[in-house]
Amino acid sequence: MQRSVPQTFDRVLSSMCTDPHPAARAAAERFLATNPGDPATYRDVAELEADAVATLGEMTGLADPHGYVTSGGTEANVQAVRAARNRRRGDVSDPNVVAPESAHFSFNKAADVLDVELRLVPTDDDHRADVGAVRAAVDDDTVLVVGVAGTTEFGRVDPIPELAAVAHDAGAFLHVDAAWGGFLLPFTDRAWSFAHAPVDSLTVDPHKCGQACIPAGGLLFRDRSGLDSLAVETPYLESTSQATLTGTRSGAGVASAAAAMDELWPDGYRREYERAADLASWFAGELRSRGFDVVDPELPLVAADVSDSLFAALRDREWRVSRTDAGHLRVVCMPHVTREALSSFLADVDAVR
Ligand SMILES: Cc1ncc(COP(=O)(O)O)c(C=O)c1O
Ligand code: BAL
Repeated sequence: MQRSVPQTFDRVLSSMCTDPHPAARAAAERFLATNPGDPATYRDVAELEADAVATLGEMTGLADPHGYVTSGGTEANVQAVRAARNRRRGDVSDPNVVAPESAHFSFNKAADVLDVELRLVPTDDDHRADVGAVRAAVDDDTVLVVGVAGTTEFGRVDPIPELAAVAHDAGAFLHVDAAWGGFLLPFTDRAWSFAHAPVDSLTVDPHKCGQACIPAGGLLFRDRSGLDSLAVETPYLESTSQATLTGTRSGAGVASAAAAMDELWPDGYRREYERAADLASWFAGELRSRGFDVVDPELPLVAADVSDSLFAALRDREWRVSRTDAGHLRVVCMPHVTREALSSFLADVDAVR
């Protein structure tokens, strides 16, 4: 049987995943045969998960975080919706969640699985949540308001403190989805985390800009009651209850997340943020100099208006690129994206346009 070989990263320009750090790869290998889903049995990886959660809390301004390493941002977001629904079960029988239209499609999955109404509201003309529109959509049945800190399409940071005020005025919880932005934003002046607003829960994924192996997402709650609202009894396990959505979980993902953060937090991530921010600024300038309409990058993600024919030609030249719903080319300056790769990309743009 021809053994398939995974793609290389040299032409991958739109993924929010990346080539894991060597320390993460080594840790994943060591802990491949462990299950943090049963921490009483697999105690060593459970200790690594506690270390990972503690570092994620430090990154996001939470001294006493309650959470776990999830299978990804989707699980984290589904669980945040589930926790809000469960915590308001006593007084809300027909729950809804209010989120900006820029929210990741994992919230659509959450609404479907949990039978919760999802109210998507328009963003403003710079692709951020419109606080007035969110306030108008909230009512007595709203259990959660979502803000995004590093949106998938444009890398935008929503006005989190204002969204938190809207949520709490309505008696709802506030969840921040920093799945992609969470390892970048600590090095910016943005107000996005538990440190900047009364955020109730937050998603931050080590397997994106954290350079951990897949699967390694992250879900944090400010209060223990958030995690407790998810727990079910697990009679046949050595551990007596489980708050996670999945049962058996990847010890490789957990260990790789702990190893990557042990290696890179904070200085390595700061250097990578500065490199990626400079690269995105340079790339945006190169596209503008060629006459393309470029959305000013707030984080290291560059979105530009390109024609269908140019986009297709670049795909034909084996560039792994995707587009926003509105058709902008989106280039995500992950750790594996280099100036050499983008210079080669620009040479192809010049050749085909
Ligand atoms: C903002 C945001 N939230 C959630 C997700 C989903 O994360 P995952 O693919 O790890 O489930 C993504 C993925 O790109 C994302 O950008
Ligand atoms: N949600 C992350 C999928 C990707 O961008 O690769």
